[in-house]
Amino acid sequence: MADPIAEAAQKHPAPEGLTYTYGTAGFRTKADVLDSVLTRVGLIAALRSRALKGQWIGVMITASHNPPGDNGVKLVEPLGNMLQEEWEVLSTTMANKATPEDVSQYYRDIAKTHRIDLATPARVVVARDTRASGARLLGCLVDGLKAAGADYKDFGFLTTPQLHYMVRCLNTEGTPNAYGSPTEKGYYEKFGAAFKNALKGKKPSGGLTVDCANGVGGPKLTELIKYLPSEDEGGLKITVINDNVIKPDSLNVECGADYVKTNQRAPPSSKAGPNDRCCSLDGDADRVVYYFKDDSNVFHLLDGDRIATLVASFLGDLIRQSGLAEQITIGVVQTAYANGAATKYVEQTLKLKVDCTPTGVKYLHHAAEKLDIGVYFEANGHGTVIFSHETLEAIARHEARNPGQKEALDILRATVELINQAVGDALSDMLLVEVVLAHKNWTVQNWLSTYDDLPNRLLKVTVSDRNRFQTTDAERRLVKPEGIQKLIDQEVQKVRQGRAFARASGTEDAVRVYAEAATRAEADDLARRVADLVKAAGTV
Ligand SMILES: CC(=O)N[C@H]1[C@@H](OP(=O)(O)O)O[C@H](CO)[C@@H](O)[C@@H]1O
Ligand SMILES: [Mg+2]
Repeated sequence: MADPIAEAAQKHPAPEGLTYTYGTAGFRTKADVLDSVLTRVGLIAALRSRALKGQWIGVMITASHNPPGDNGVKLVEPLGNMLQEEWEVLSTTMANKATPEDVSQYYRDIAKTHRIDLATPARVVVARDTRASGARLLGCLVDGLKAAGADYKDFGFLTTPQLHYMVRCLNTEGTPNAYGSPTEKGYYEKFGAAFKNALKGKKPSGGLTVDCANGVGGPKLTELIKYLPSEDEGGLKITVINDNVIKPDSLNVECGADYVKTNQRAPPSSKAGPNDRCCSLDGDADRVVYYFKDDSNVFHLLDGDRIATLVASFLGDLIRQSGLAEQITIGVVQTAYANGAATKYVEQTLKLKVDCTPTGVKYLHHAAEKLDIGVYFEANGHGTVIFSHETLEAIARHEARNPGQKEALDILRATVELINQAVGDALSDMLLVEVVLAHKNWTVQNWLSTYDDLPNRLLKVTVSDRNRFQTTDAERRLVKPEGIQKLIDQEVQKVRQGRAFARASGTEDAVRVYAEAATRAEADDLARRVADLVKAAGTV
């Protein structure tokens, strides 16, 4: 009897000698060795959907900020969350099965151990970024989906957050928690209307230059702009740059959020003048950073930490002004990469609680889910705000006692709509920042002056086996190799306001070293010394 699963696996055989891992952001590597992975991800997606009684599961083909020759794939849970950890492990095992027969057997094994009825419908929604390899990889994925008998919807090109949005909409359609219409138009209408309502007549000052990393964010932002109030209607003037998707080889090259954050400079193509507000998206538009050059042409970055503090203070004001402060508390979730000055500002000036989690959006998201309002951002610009069910109900139910409370409550309700709660979304985050700046009547200089970042340095160290570096305390301390943490502590003691840590990257074959201190020289020195310790301990 023909076995469609084995046949699909046979059509896209796994290359010999490679090991794949479902990492921080799914599978991600050189595009030309991903065919077999995509087919197997199709099988896993079908099983996951069946395990969840036929709810829609998302598959996004993207490698985000990686070079044009890379690609990747990640799975999205029914409400737009990242894949459950247990299923990451199943995905990894499936990706590494050697033969078509092994793949087919493992498919049935998962069904058996997880009590999945293979007669249950499977529904999967698919999209991709603009990489040249995307079309071929989509074909490999579809072969897996068809072999598993899944229904699938292909949305073509979408940003990663748009795909998360579609998944959540499809699964909540017709319920009291309906998230929106599961179409691109639905996405633009929802966020466009929320932006207008949240501005509530306030006009953003000046324009905004948006660098789209030559990725899928370019055409999608151009479309979104059509749904935003025009300049004449009191809207925002947006200048789109680096939106060339005709040449996929230009993706993330000398542009994009990762370039700006890593090099601490604006993309060379930017024509923005002094004090002009600019931001950069990454290749799949799930991350955004702001920046500007001052009158002396000095570059200033307003990263994820800054967005988190800006948004947390704004929401705090709205909650107080609407008379909800006794019922709702706000917390901020960061990783160890958050600047020490940002953490101090949130705790001491905003007087809000800060949680620190390991690197990777899924950890921040889980921690934020435990809060009434959880503002979570990685320093590199991934993040969003999530509201608990009770908080959403309290905001919906609340009755304003005076015009001041009503004004704040209206803005708060529109702001909730503006935030993509399925996942961090560069386009929605960008509109949110614009709303906050407009209401506070702040320039980028005002925003920057809230606190002074401690000078910091991020280094990458190549070692023979990065898995030997094991951490504890939200990755802030190393437990292995033995003895190294004590040496790092000694180096930290030598500088003023010093903090440093080292951890194995979840997306690259390297150990990352982060250091900050009172001055640039001390931060650089500390980073270099810790990197030397890592090198010495990692060379075996
Ligand atoms: C220091 C840093 O920026 N790390 C990034 C990077 O993870 P690493 O595990 O550090 O490689 O990629 C992740 C996925 O995009 C992102 O969530 C994270 O913030
Ligand atoms: Mg990304």
